Amino acid sequence: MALGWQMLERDRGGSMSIGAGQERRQDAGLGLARPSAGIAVDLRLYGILDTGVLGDDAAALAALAAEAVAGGATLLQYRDKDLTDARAALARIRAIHAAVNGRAPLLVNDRVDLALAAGVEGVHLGQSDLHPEEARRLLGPRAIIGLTVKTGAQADELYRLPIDYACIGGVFATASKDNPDPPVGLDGLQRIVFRARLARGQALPLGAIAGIDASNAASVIRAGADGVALIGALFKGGATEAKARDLRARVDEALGQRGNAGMR
Ligand SMILES: Cc1ncc(COP(=O)(O)OP(=O)(O)O)c(N)n1
Ligand SMILES: Cc1ncsc1CCOP(=O)(O)O
Ligand SMILES: [Mg+2]
Repeated sequence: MALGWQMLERDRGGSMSIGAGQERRQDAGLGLARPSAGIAVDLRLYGILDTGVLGDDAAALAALAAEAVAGGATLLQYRDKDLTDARAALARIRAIHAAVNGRAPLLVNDRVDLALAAGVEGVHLGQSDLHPEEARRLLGPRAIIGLTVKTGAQADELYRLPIDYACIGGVFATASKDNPDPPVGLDGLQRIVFRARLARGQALPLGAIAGIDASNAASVIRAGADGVALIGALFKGGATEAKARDLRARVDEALGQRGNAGMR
């Protein structure tokens, strides 16, 4: 059975750890990341707290985070693409982390230094951010590292990267990101999932991102994703807890019809 987030334990240093025997290892010589040795990440409902979309008020972001986890969010990310004041960003990340209080892991987008400084559970990296090998070296074996995958060729590379999940997209058009790549659609998602599974087997959790909402979340799961990452449909316009509950139910139902519970 896959490890659930609830089964992770806090080590004495205060960072998240997993039980004995679950340490990440590298295959000597080949440089292959062993999928089975990584941390199990629950991608079912991944909420991204984007300061560009939601504003940069720390208390408001923390309240949104708390609502999301109360409604069933399984993973959160702090995304700040206008990071001119690192100290203020750190204060926001700490406020969000405190509000979540261990109920879901919190990752920082792009910035390994801020993730380390804030003592959160990991980072999300894109194809031109710090390389996952470098991030792993800095963050250690117990951090969660996620990677954006936009193409089949990028999916082919997953076999050798020390990451804990990949997120595929953009699937649909999004209003939350400047200059997004053209959407790959459900067909493109399915093709990239196929190649990611060839590269890394069934063990690597695969999320999907961009333009996902209550109307299309189930179709994204049916196309092969293990969960959905969202900004607008979860955090814009209020009622985040209720939206999270509804989205989580749709994802869980689609996963149930597919014959697994979303944890890998
Ligand atoms: C869960 C998740 N998936 C994809 C992204 C996009 O990452 P990236 O391609 O590095 O683009 P930016 O978000 O940094 O603009 C993400 N942040 N989170
Ligand atoms: C960060 C990111 N990366 C690709 S699309 C996107 C934004 C997704 O936001 P939304 O869920 O509102 O479409
Ligand atoms: Mg990035």
